[in-house]
Amino acid sequence: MTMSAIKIECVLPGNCRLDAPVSSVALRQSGGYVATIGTKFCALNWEDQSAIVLATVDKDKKNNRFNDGKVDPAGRYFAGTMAEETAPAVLERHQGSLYSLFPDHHVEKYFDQVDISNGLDWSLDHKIFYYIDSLSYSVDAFDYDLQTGKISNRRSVYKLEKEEQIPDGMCIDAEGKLWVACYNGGRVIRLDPQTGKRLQTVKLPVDKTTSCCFGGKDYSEMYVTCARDGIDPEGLLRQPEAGGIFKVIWQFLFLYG
Ligand SMILES: O=C(O)[C@H](O)[C@@H](O)[C@H](O)[C@H](O)CO
Ligand SMILES: [Zn+2]
Repeated sequence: MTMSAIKIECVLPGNCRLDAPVSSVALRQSGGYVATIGTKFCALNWEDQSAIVLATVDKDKKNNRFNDGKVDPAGRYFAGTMAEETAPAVLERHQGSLYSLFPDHHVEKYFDQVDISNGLDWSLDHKIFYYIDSLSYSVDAFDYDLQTGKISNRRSVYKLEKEEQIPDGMCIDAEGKLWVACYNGGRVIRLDPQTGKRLQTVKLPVDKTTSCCFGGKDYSEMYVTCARDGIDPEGLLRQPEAGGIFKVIWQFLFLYG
């Protein structure tokens, strides 16, 4: 099996200007979107370009903001926070927390002491929650109760190797394997959370790969985001596509002989 990464153009119909960093977006069941903006969970209406605040977290931490977020199969919007960085991965430690916004708009806090709250997803049977706090260099798992949204029994399922650098965004595939974007590592890696082994590495022509998800026909393509922030002009000459979105296409080669 081979794969290739190509750059795609990002075309959004119109835009919605906001006054704080948007760190994650999800579809809303009643229409429009929900997003984490600054330290707020907001409902976004693309037509009238409005953002309505549903809840605010970390009110006592003025330098904090949300980072990655994702909705669980029962409609809870999980998202974690971090202190604002002075440079990529340079920040006041242990300032973040993990939260979720329930469908009735109340917020629950799971834990604090997080450095950079990042990738998250659920196992295919919804019994495990996978989570990354980037500066722990670990992909962790919790038992998950979909009925209540409770997590328990934290353990590590994979520790990143040195050249893999910093674990960032994450998604799960149809076989229950995890894909992790490696910030500064210029790659996404496929992990078996049962055995703790890395199964595959897909390298990209940019260093600061930040997240990944499946899309396209039958979800057969992977979309990978990357950052441009924090790369000096010389670095940008080497990786002009930094800040773009890549599409990874799997090509199956059948060899007869
Ligand atoms: O944009 C993202 O997806 C991140 O989570 C960021 O906050 C950075 O990657 C961070 O600078 C290094 O971990
Ligand atoms: Zn991230």
